[in-house]
Amino acid sequence: MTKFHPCHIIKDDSLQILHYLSRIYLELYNGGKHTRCTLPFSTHTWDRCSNEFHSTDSMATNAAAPPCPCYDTPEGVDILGRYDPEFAAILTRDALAFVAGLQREFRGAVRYAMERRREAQRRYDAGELPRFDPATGPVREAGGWACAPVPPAIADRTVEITGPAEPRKMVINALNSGAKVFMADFEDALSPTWENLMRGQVNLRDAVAGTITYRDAARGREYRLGDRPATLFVRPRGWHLPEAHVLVDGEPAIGCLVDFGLYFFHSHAAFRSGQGAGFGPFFYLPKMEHSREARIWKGVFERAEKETGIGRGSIRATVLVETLPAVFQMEEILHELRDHSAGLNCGRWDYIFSYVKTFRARPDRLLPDRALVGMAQHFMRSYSHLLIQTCHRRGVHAMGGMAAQIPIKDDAAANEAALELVRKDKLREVRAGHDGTWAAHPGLIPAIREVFEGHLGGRPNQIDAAAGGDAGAAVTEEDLLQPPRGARTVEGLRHNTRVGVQYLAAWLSGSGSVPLYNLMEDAATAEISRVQNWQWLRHGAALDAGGVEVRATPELLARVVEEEMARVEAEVGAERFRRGRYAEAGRIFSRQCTAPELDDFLTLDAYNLIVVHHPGASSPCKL
Ligand SMILES: CC(=O)SCCNC(=O)CCNC(=O)[C@H](O)C(C)(C)COP(=O)(O)OP(=O)(O)OC[C@H]1O[C@@H](n2cnc3c(N)ncnc32)[C@H](O)[C@@H]1OP(=O)(O)O
Ligand SMILES: O=CC(=O)O
Ligand SMILES: [Mg+2]
Repeated sequence: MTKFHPCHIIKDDSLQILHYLSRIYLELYNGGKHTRCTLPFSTHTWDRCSNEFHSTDSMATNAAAPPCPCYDTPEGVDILGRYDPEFAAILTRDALAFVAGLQREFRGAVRYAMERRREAQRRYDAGELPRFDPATGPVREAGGWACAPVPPAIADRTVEITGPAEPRKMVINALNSGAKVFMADFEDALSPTWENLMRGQVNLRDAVAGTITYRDAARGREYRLGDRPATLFVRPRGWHLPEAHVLVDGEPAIGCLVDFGLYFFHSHAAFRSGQGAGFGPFFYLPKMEHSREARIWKGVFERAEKETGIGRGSIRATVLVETLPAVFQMEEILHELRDHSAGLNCGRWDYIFSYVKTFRARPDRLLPDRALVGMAQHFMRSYSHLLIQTCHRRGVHAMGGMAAQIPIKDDAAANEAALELVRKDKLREVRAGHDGTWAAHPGLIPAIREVFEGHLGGRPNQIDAAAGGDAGAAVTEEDLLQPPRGARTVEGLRHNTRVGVQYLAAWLSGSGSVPLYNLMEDAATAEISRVQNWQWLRHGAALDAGGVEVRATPELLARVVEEEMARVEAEVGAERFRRGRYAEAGRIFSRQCTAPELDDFLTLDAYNLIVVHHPGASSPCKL
């Protein structure tokens, strides 16, 4: 381990400083949490010249080594992710300057918003309930405002397929799937490794340009775009996630500004002339908790429009209402984004996760088994009705959410039963007034289209119809908070553990959405498994163990983890289990479920484990 290029030596001191600053930053940004795992930040780096991992301490000079190409960065920007010529075409000096500009203008507001989230949680922990804000009553009550008219390119959003922005093949499949919209995901469905993020950016640039192709050599299949590709929406990460491979002024960039900034910079012109008919690009915005966070996005959009000289209101975004606090802020969020809004979406899985998180201190709000918390629960139905009413009142789409079922290949009867569940879910949505909905898999699209198009009878949406309006108008704070009903069981604890560990193992290995037991699992569904276990243990919930009542305790969980890990090993096979990151995932999952304080996000805690720094990936830092 002695070979090292001089460029690393030039950078070595500044790198140590950058590592140090980035760790302090993460500590502050996340309220003093999530710094347990120090491995990749402090000790593991990759030598691009020798293609080997080095301990930072072991770096030494080899003046004979050939010079390595590196990213050309603007003042104050440093790239710690692997160099790749394809990535360099995304990480251009101008694109990075654009991202750095966003970071510098908005980092203070984001930090403040994250602190306000923590402050609100402290109030909920002390017994306060989320509620409509009396101070913004006039915004909610005023009848005289509406969002900007819906752009023609996205009037019809009856079926939207979602999927990670990488792999490339999946992006092409989604665009060709027959859905009206494809939401390319940097969030719930993507593990944010450097490779995934950068390949995702390459894929989306090529998708918008219409040049995206892929060759599956093993199967001898060529993938290319069809005649009528879906319209692209892009979902950047949430405000809380840093991007540790991109440093701006010595601190990790805000993940969503990197996702948004790079995609927007490279694609806005082609998008507006090709996909958006003069509008766009289009976005989905996840996990917000308050309208002040939407105000930051508004600022980001306005800055992006101004810098690139496109008209104000070109960019449009659908906000996912997927946190409990946000359901009391829907009018305010739309009001902030009224020139840029493309409606709201029921992000049902994160919403359930957020319900548990918000009520973490409340033994009277325990969730029943995860499988029982569906849209039929009163609090979920009320949320969907209020969202529809709010959107239609302000002239924008009210999008439905994701049914977790996916096609079952080897069992026709089970497949038909799964499809029937999806049909029922979609029928409930369209009858309630939703204008469109999500599909997790291309195989579901024909059935979902049939339900939505059949109900809409040729109309592109039902924004103007009164459907759902009455039900929404009657929704109260109590309706939105009503505790869900149903049994809590040891089998539920087992299922959460089995799924949570397998998902985490996949995520650590670079896959952010996976099929498990015939259901789609992603970060949001895995979070439910984690926080539900934590909640049950924290409050010593009584669980049904086949007619016998047992208490949820750390000892019970330890036994369940051991037994479920053995079951997973038997299911996936010893070899795959050994090579995969299952043992590590089991440890993290157990620690998370038994932590004295609930961690805000599983993916934030585990993020350090997927960060790999490559010193010397950019030109010497000009801090
Ligand atoms: C809570 C939320 O945030 S929901 C939104 C975020 N979650 C998601 O987006 C999940 C999206 N869905 C998926 O990722 C996938 O469907 C999975 C992982 C659940 C299953 O994927 P696979 O195991 O590949 O499914 P399967 O083997 O049946 O795939 C068959 C074909 O369909 C394609 N496919 C499957 N799902 C998708 C998708 N969502 N988009 C595009 N293509 C897809 C596969 O690429 C494959 O193509 P091929 O025949 O050319 O090889
Ligand atoms: O992002 C969607 C969700 O359900 O969570
Ligand atoms: Mg979500």
